[in-house]
Amino acid sequence: MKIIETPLPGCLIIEPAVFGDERGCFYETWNAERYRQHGLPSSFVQSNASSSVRGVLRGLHYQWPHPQGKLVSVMSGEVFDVAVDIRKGSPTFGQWTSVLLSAENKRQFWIPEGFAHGFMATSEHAVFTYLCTDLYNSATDSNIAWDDPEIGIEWPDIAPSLSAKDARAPRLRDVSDTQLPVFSA
Ligand SMILES: Cc1cn([C@H]2C[C@H](O)[C@@H](COP(=O)(O)OP(=O)(O)O[C@H]3O[C@@H](C)C(=O)[C@@H](O)[C@H]3O)O2)c(=O)[nH]c1=O
Repeated sequence: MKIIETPLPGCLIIEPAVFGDERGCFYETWNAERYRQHGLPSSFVQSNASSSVRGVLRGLHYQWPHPQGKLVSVMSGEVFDVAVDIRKGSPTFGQWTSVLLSAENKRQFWIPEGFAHGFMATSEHAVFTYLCTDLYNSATDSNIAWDDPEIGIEWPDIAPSLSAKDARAPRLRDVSDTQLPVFSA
């Protein structure tokens, strides 16, 4: 297993050890002890999957309170995945980082609590799976505009297809401080 740090401290790209043979391949998608050694939590409480066609953009999503850390990956196809630091007081507040996740590269992306997350499907079809450190809470589920100019994410050059909720998400600057996660060193 290889860990790749990103420009946002805490957000990690993980390359699992893949064991290939004549049948196909095998790899661990999570192992409490091994992932804990790299600073990930040793338990998750929810596992999700979504399916998207090319151009579908989900995000940017976060929960506050009841933040969710997410260990995300792709089982079929490819996505452009993004984390944004939205923790008030963080030295990297408002900054983003991205990674291409695909069934082929088998990369995982660890997005800690306090970050907003989103992705765009870049293949004809993509199946996205993720583990979460807290349960989904519709009352505190929140979003920020995917195209907030002050965040400035450089999305793939594909016309985005958004949910109605994501299409009317506020800019980060218009979200009150009480509705944002707080940075703790
Ligand atoms: C996320 C979620 C949604 N739902 C329901 C609510 C709604 O009726 C339907 C679709 O919800 P959404 O439109 O929010 O689904 P989606 O846009 O896929 O939301 C996801 O986006 C990515 C970027 C994330 O980071 C995730 O944490 C999550 O927010 O599924 C659950 O029951 N449990 C959940 O955990």
